[in-house]
Amino acid sequence: MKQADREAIESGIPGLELMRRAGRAVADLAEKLASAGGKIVVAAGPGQNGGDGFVAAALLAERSYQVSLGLLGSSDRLTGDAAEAAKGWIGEVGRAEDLRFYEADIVIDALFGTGLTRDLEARARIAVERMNASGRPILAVDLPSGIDGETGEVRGVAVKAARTVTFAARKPCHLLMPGRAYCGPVEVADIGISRKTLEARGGALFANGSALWTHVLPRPGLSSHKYERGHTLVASGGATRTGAARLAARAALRIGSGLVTVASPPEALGVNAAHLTAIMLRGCDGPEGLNTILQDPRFNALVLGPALGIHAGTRAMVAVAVHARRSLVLDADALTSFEGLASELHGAFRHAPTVLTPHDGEFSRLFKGHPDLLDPASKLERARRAAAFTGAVLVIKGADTVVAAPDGRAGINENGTPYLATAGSGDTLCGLIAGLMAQGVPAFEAACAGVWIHAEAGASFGPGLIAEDLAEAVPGVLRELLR
Ligand SMILES: NC(=O)C1=CN([C@@H]2O[C@H](COP(=O)(O)OP(=O)(O)OC[C@H]3O[C@@H](n4cnc5c(N)ncnc54)[C@H](O)[C@@H]3O)[C@@H](O)[C@H]2O)[C@H](O)CC1
Ligand SMILES: [K+]
Repeated sequence: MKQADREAIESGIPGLELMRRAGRAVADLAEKLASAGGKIVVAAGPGQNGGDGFVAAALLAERSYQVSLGLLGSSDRLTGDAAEAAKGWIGEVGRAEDLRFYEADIVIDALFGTGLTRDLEARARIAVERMNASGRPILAVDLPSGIDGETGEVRGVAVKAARTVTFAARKPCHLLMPGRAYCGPVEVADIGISRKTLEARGGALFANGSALWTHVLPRPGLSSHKYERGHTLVASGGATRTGAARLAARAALRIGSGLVTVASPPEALGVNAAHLTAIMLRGCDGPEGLNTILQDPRFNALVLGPALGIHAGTRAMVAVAVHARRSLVLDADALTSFEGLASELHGAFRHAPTVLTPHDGEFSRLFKGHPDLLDPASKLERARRAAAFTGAVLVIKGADTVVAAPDGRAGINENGTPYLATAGSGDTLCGLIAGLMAQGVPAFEAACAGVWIHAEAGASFGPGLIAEDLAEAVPGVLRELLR
């Protein structure tokens, strides 16, 4: 955003004009939230975020609101556009931490925005804690103060906003947790920064939604038949651990894979056979068994991991699948079996579309010993680095699932629902992603679409959701998407 800002200024929009537009957007939203003539308390910070606050305060005073403003730091320390903006405020300038937030109709948080560089301490911390303690609705300027714009982390303490107004485009913190939870509904104000600049500067970072992948979502043509829609193979665990594979298999079938087969160890054939109907079943005795099956090129997408067991045999099955160069989804045991052995995965998945779907814990175990992949505070950065390292698309699951491709593209998911936190949910997600890849959807789009459809299915079902319900809710989601 800073670069976009600079480019906007270079393209002729003076910084002060950007600030005026930002401040006006804040004032306009404040008007919607406050009662006519109500009390508005503005906490302004030492930088441009504070400048936005000064502009908003002056406009709201002109619009007959009872505005009080407090500054963190002293007016003579203000510089640049913020110093200019402060001249437009003719009211008193108090101390931000002494403001009477509890009297406000609404509070405007203009302490810090994208310039936050360290944890809030001293007066800044007191101001935020008092603001939160007031219980009054807070309108955050650009982002809630105390939230790190890039990572979504809380830097010591952060404003719990009722609403946020940001400028030009949302930042990672508006989608990444916990930042997202501190923003309330986020409004994006257009302040004249061009789409071209944004796309050039926004990089390949997107909010996950159908706009990202609807163009590659399989739409069966009149002539298409099941062999055109791929054949997904899901490896099953042993006799007492077969449910996970069947959940993945059913999801692959529901999302449209033409054929789906469960590859089952001999001792679990009976168990699986008793449960399967449209999903087919093949005996598969370890890596050699898998290698035999994969001699048939029609098996074009694989799921390995759910309940496979954490051991060298699982690693050998992954090696067979990689060697066969089929689209591949690795999850659960297929990831944890490489705990501490992540260097074996360096560049391992460059040759075929591959998606890894760890949750945070599996990610940390898998890449133990690789601080360059584990250390970044931003989940987005961790996913991007691991994608580049492995050559696979990384899905780091959570309330804010991040999908990152080796080429740098990334999507942050925002339709997650707590109902998805149920046994077998991850198995289902693997099947959705593999089933899409079986139909020719590229790995990044298949992962983004799979994550989104998975969450939408969970949300559409709601309370009482169990994993078996997820695949059954997919048709409803597809109906909406393909409408
Ligand atoms: N992006 C846009 O299109 C526009 C953005 N605007 C606003 O500008 C801010 C960013 O302003 P900046 O001056 O870079 O930083 P902040 O105002 O967020 O920070 C103020 C200042 O505070 C100091 N600081 C950092 N961390 C701490 C801390 N923990 N404690 C104390 N002080 C701290 C540091 O020196 C910072 O410089 C952006 O968010 C928008 O609101 C434009 O006004 C409109 C267009
Ligand atoms: K702010």
